[in-house]
Amino acid sequence: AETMAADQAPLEFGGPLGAAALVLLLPTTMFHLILAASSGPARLLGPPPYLPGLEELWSPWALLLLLTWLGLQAALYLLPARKVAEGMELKDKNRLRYPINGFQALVLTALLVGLGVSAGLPLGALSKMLLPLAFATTLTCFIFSLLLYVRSLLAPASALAPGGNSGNPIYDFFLGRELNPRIGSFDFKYFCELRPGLIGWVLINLALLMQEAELRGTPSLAMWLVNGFQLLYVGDALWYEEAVLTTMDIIHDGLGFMLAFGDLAWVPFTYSLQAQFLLYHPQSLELPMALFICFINAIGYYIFRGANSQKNTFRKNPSDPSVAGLATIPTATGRQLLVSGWWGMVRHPNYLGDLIMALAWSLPCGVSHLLPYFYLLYFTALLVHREARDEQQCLQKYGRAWKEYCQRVPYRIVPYVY
Ligand SMILES: NC(=O)C1=CN([C@@H]2O[C@H](COP(=O)(O)OP(=O)(O)OC[C@H]3O[C@@H](n4cnc5c(N)ncnc54)[C@H](OP(=O)(O)O)[C@@H]3O)[C@@H](O)[C@H]2O)C=CC1
Ligand SMILES: CC(C)CCC[C@@H](C)[C@H]1CC=C2C3=C(CC[C@@]21C)[C@@]1(C)CC[C@H](O)C[C@@H]1CC3
Repeated sequence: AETMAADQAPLEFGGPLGAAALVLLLPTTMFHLILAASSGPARLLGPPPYLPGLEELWSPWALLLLLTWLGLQAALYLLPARKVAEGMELKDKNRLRYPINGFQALVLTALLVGLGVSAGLPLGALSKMLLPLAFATTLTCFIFSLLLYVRSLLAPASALAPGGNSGNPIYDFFLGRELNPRIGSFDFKYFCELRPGLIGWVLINLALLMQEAELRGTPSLAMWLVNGFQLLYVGDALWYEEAVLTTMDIIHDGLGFMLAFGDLAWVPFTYSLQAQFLLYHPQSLELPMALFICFINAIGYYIFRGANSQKNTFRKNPSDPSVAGLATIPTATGRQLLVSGWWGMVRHPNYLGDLIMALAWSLPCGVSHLLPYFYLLYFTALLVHREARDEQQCLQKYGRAWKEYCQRVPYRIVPYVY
C-alpha cells in the first residue's frame, strides 16, 4: 500500500487519485445504471442511452421528498428503543451508546406507507422519480460530506478515524476524518448505515412492484421474488442491527463521502436495479425455476446467517453451548479466533453466503442481459477488497495468531477456489 509518512496509516483506494476518481465514478455509474435499466437495450457496458438535461435531473419536489424521508427516519431513530447497546472501546477508553430500534423503524415505516397507500398515495409514481431523487440525494451527500469534513477540522485528534486523516483534503473528504460524528446522542454514521438507505431500498422496490401491477394488471413472479429476497435481507440486517457495531465501517472508517454516498444513494438506487430492470423488461418465470432460485437464496441465507450468528454469539459469550465446542486459536489480545464450524471452512463464510444470495437476486431477471448482474459483479469486487482490508486489520490486531489461522484455513471466501 502507498504511504504518506511513516507514522500514518497506509493509504487505501489508490490514494488521493483513486479517491478523486471514485468521487466522480460512483455517482456517474449510479446514473448510468438508472438510465440503462429503463432503456430498451438495457446495456451495462457502453455509453448511457442518452444524457439527461438539468430539467430532467433537478426537481424541488424530489428534494422535498428526500428531506421528508430523512426527517422521518431521524424521528424514528429518536423514538425509545427496545435496547441501548454499547459500541466497541474507543481510543479514549470510552464506549458510545446506540439505540437498537432499526427493525422498529422498518415496521413503523411499513405501517405509515400502508396507511398512505390505502388512503390513495400513488406509491408506484415513485418509480418515475428515480432520476431526480437520485440527483437530489447525490447533491445532499456532497453537501453533507463537505460539512462533515469542515466539522472534523475542529475535532480533537482522539475523535479522528485511523484512516481518514492523511492531510490530503480529497482523500480525507472521501474516506471521512471523524470516526463518530454526533450531535448529542444522534450518531450520523450509525443512522446512515442502516436506516434511510436500506429502508429506502425496499420502498423503491415496492414502488416498482406497484407500478408493474398498475401497468400489467399484476406483479410478475420475478418481481415478487426480487422484492421478497431483498426484504428478507434488509429485515435481517435491521433485526440483527447490533452486529453492525463491530463492522469496520463503524469501528475503523470515518464518515466521509464514501459511506455517506454509499449508504444514502448507492444502496437504494443501485441495489434496486433488478426491480428497476424488471419493470421495463418483464420476464416470464416458470414455477420450477422460481422454486430453484428460492432454493439458491435459502442456501445463501443459511450460510450468511449461520456464519454471522456463530461469530456474534462467540464474540458475546464464548462459553455459549452452541459455540463452546468449536476449536479456537488463542491470540495475544486475550480474544480467540474460531478455527472450526463456519469459520473453519473459509475465512469469510458470511461473504460466501452473501454472494450466493446476490446470484439468486439476479437470476429472476433471466440471462438475456448483463445489467441485472451488475450487483453480483460489483459486490464480488467490494467483498474481495473488503476481505483484503479486514485481513490487513486482523494481521495488525492478532499478528502470529492470524498467520496461523490463515495457514489452517487457507481459503478466503470460496472453498478450494479463492
Ligand atoms: N450488501 C452489502 O453491500 C454488504 C454486506 N456486507 C455483509 O455484512 C456482514 C458483515 O461484514 P463485515 O463487516 O465485512 O465483517 P465480518 O462480519 O466478516 O467481520 C470481520 C471480523 O470478524 C472477526 N473475525 C474474523 N475471523 C474470525 C474468526 N475466525 N473467529 C472469530 N472472529 C473472527 C474479526 O474481528 P474481531 O476479531 O475484532 O471480532 C474480523 O475483523 C457480512 O455478512 C457481509 O457479507 C458487508 C459489506 C457490504
Ligand atoms: C461503493 C462504495 C465504494 C462503498 C459503499 C459501501 C456501502 C454501500 C456498504 C459498506 C458496508 C455496508 C454494509 C451493508 C450495506 C452496504 C454498506 C453500507 C449492510 C448493512 C448490508 C446488510 C448486512 O446484513 C450488514 C451490512 C453491513 C455493511
